[in-house]
Amino acid sequence: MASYVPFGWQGLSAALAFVSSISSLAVDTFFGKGKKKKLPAGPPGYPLIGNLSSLGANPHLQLTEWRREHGDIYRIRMGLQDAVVINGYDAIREALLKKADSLSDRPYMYVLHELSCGGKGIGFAGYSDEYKNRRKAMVSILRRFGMGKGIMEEKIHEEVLELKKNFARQAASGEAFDPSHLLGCSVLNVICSMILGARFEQDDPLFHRLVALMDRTVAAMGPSQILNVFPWLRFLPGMGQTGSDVFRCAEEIREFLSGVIREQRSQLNNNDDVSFVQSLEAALKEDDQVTMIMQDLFIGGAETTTTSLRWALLYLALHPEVQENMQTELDREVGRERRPSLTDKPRLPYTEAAILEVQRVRTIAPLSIPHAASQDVELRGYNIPAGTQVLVNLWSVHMDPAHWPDPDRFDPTRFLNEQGKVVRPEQFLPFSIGRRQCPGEQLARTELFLFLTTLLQHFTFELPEGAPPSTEGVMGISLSPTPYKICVRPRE
Ligand code: HEM
Repeated sequence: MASYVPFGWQGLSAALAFVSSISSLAVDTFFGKGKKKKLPAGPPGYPLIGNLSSLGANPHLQLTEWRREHGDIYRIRMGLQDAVVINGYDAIREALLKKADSLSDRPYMYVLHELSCGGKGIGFAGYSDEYKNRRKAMVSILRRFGMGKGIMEEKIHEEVLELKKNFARQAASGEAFDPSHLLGCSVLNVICSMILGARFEQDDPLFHRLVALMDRTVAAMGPSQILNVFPWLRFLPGMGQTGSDVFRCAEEIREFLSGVIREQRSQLNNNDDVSFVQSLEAALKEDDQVTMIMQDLFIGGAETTTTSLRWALLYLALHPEVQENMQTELDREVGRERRPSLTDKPRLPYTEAAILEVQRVRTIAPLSIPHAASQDVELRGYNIPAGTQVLVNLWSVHMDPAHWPDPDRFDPTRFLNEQGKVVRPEQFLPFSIGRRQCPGEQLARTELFLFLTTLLQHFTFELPEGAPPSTEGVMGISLSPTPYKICVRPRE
């Protein structure tokens, strides 16, 4: 699951700056002083809009920049609300591990609240006992259904082979193409196999519908984020549409999933094999929670892994020397005949290091998912009042020159020790840490490894002639590359 941070904001800033200058006095008088004393200081902002207009399209960059001036913990204003930003490994570790009891909640955010039907499911649920039980049940059932086991590897392989065929077709055409759609279909089918118990043929109309729905959800999520800060904007002409697009897509996804649940329920008596859905139903006994958890797994599991693969292909094409090192290692340890497997991983340290480096250099959830304080809590001498939104700046950890010299440089050897073995420094946290740590980590890491090793075994990726694509990324539901085209060349 990815960032969902409410900064999808741009054009409204001028109008709001005007309104804000009029209301500045009132805001300071009524909302400011008493509360601010308890919080850390931060960059000055405008009344009413706070710091929003300074954050720009890629807020993680500005938030990381402010760390230099304001330290590891500072406060910003998102509209009328305070948010505490936590930067750097030590402070994040302290917040998410030592103060986990108080800082594992989620804030109220209009779009996410509606999307999760009032905080149901896992990703946007408050840190309650019910949430803990749901998460525990889901993780244990995911394990039972193959997460981290050979069954999962088999399912992923099926999709990798399909993807390989599709890439071979593209290679034969000789045309550069945007790999997003093909990658997205394969990753979505992995989730379908694991959770629905069946994969789809790519020409199945039902699968087309699901893919289109997922694409529409991702596209609608970005622009809707401003409604998390100013929910009342939905009443303005045109703005309401932004939110309702997301809610309509989510509802259609839930309808699709409810259909699967009904179908699987009807098969219960005829079939001894219990499905993922049936196990979840038995553990939770609440229909709507089952659908919501499945929605979380679909939305959280598909887009994140696809985006990581898109970054990986882009960085490999930009760094042919890294690609060549990976292929040499693969040729030596696996060869070209048999498919790579998870058991090869210990003998492919450079390859693993390159994948880790992609996840570091372009952290797809740079601000994680917003946390919140469930009670007043003291952190490093500051008081964070209950209900305050807490932004965990993972980007600041992965771009910290104290841990990663010249952090913008793409260099897989950062993850190798002198003996050439993989080391994973504790300052590497693309899946976050603590009670909310991504429950899909194992699945995502296995997918990244099997997809990339199999593809590199058979193909070399190159960029078409012309200016190389930007690596800055665009922030939507996650930090994704600007759409780019790539050429696939079959290996000799
Ligand atoms: C490369 C891929 C992925 C990355 C980088 C990633 C990253 C993250 C991050 C940073 C969080 C927020 C943790 C926090 O709030 O502190 C998260 C939460 C979550 N992720 Fe992932 N994720 C990935 C793939 C997946 C997959 C494959 C699934 C499911 C199959 C998944 C399901 C979830 C769920 C359900 C949550 C919410 C957890 C909670 O609130 O308790 N993610 N993920």
